[in-house]
Amino acid sequence: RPCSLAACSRKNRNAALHPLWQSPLTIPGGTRQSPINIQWRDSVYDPFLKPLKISYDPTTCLHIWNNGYSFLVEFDDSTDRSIIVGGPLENQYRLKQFHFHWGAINDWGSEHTVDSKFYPAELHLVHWNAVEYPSFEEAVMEGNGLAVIGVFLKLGARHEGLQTLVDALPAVKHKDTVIEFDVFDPSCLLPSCPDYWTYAGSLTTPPLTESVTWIIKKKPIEVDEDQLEAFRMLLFTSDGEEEKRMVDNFRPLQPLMDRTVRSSFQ
Ligand SMILES: CCCCCCc1ccc(S(N)(=O)=O)cc1
Ligand SMILES: [Zn+2]
Repeated sequence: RPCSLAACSRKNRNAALHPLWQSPLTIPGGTRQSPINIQWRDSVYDPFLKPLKISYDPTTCLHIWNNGYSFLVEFDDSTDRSIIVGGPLENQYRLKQFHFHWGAINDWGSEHTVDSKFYPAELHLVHWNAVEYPSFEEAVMEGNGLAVIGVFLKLGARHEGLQTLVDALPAVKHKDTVIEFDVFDPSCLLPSCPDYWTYAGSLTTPPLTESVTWIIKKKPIEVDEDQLEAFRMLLFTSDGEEEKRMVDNFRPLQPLMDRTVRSSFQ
C-alpha cells in the first residue's frame, strides 16, 4: 500500500516543511513521488502502449471551487459518463475534477518539466479507478487508484475553450467559494496530438499518496497573457483575511529513483 502522509510523518518528525502545504517536501520512504523532470532522451518508447481514449459528457460538470490550493472544476462521478480508457491503463477511470498549477510569472509554474524546462502552467485532469474501488477517497490510497492527465500550458494565442472558465474565476476569487458551472467539455483543453509520456507517481499535494498513473501530453496547449493573469488574481486566502495571491502553487521536483518514463511515440 502506498505510504500515507500520516503514517510517514509519524516516523519522520524532522521532515522539511514546505510553506505552502505545511507538509513534508519529500514523503520519507517515498519511492514514486511527483512531479519529476522528464528527460526526453531517457524516456523509453513502448510499442505496447495503446492510444488513450477519452470520452467526457459535458453535462457531468457540476461547479468550480477555490479550495485554497488551486481552483477545481468538479464532475458528477456517480456513473461512467465521463471516462478515460486505454493508454497505460488496465481499467477505465472516471473523471472526478480538473485543476491547474501556475507561477507568479511566465518563467515557471508547471509541476513537471521537460528537459528541465518549466511551462507557465499545467492542467491536471484527475480520474479514479471505479472498476476496482468504491469511491475516489478509497482509490486515492491505492497504487493503481488514480490516473491524472497532465497538459502543459504555453504562452501564445487566446484559448477560446478556456475563456469560458476564465470568465467565471472572479466569482471564486476567495478560498472556499464555489459557483455552479453546469456545462463544460474538458476535452477542449487537450492538444490534438495523441503523444504522451507515462510513469508511476503520486499526488503533488497532500496526502501525496503514491497512487497516480501519470499521463503527460507531449504537446502543450496555447493560452494568452490575460488568461494566465486571470489565474493569478485568485487568492489563497478567504474573504476578510489579508489577501495572498494564488501563485506558485506547484510542488518542487522529486527524485526519479528507480523509475522509467515511457513514451507512446518514437
Ligand atoms: C481523500 C482526499 C484526497 C484528495 C486528493 C486531491 C488531489 C487530486 C489531485 C492532485 S494532483 N496535483 O496530483 O493532480 C492532488 C490532490
Ligand atoms: Zn495537480
